[in-house]
Amino acid sequence: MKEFTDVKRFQDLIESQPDFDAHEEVVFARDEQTGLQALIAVHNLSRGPGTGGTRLWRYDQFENALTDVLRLSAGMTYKNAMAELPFGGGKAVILAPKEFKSTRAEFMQAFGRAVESLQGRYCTAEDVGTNCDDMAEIAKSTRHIFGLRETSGDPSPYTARGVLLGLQESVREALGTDSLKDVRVLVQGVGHVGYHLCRLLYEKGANIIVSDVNETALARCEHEFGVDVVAPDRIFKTAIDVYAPCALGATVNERSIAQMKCGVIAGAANNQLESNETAELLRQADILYAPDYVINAGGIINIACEVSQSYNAKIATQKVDEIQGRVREIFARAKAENKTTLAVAGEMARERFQTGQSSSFRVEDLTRTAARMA
Ligand SMILES: NC(=O)c1ccc[n+]([C@@H]2O[C@H](COP(=O)([O-])OP(=O)(O)OC[C@H]3O[C@@H](n4cnc5c(N)ncnc54)[C@H](O)[C@@H]3O)[C@@H](O)[C@H]2O)c1
Repeated sequence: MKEFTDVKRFQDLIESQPDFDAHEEVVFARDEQTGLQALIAVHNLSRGPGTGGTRLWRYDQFENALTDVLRLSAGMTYKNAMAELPFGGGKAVILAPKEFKSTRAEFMQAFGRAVESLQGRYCTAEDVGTNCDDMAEIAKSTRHIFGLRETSGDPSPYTARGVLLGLQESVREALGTDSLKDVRVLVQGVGHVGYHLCRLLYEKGANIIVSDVNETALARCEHEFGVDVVAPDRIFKTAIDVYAPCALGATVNERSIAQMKCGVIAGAANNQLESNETAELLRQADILYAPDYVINAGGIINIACEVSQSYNAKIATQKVDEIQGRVREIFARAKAENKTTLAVAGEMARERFQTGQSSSFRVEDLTRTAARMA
């Protein structure tokens, strides 16, 4: 671990961030040889190791990466607790270099050493910008990793399944129909999750509109599902029933809500709302919001099934399907208590991680995984 003897804790800088939320640990990892610069944040460990994916992204400023990792890791605490997983909240961001100083494989192995230096307090997996090949390289230097090809694999299809269930439940609640046939859904971002969501919506007969900055991704969806395409700056000017953000965060804000012509927001992107206050603006605009971390938990639920002795895709699918009941409960409580769906989801998640409410996975399973990995 020589490369990481210079791992530093920037206590003052970190604690002065508006998004600092009593995080347990924030680490800046740097490796001269490969040029790696990464931040790992562990938000809360009350339910288990801080678990969440690794994002590889080009940040204009270091502070933006810090904001991202703090928000995303806290979001993982809520997501993992809501899904009743034996995980706390954690996340990593790698500051993408203009060009790699080493091979991408060596770069990822260096990141794996950074993960290993946290001795299991943080467990990683795939996220935006990283893929199964990267995970295989990271796994050469750390045992604290999920979602390898030979275990649960790409989480995206499971994430998309959970999003579809949340979207269906939202359509039922807001539009009063059980069917997605001809319902106009705009999917923003047709990458890993967005593509699979389009496939599921296509099977349900939805009227799909997509938007992306990547022409190849768009062409694939046009070819396979006959979708319509809108330019990114036309998204909120388009009349739709459902807006499904599957690209970046913070697309739902005062400015976009003022233009929105939809009744439902249900998508995969993390941190869709610019701030918690945005949820109240949505309620006033009569737009039903399916909280992102509730409906996009399918991928991490699938990953958590590795904790059992042997991964079983059928069991993983059943656990992902439990998302539907949670969404239904949130909508019912929000209506009965006259609260936003986000406020209710937050209360439910906090009940689960502040009281250490028992997980639907058994602690012995976790111990067994640790033993197997050792
Ligand atoms: N992969 C998962 O299982 C998973 C799980 C939970 C949450 N999420 C979240 O879902 C979102 C998508 O994840 P992913 O794995 O599909 O990522 P991805 O990188 O594979 O796909 C993102 C897509 O969004 C597009 N995009 C970027 N900027 C855009 C813009 N301004 N307008 C339209 N499209 C744009 C990209 O070109 C890309 O095709 C992310 O916010 C991620 O954090 C993913």
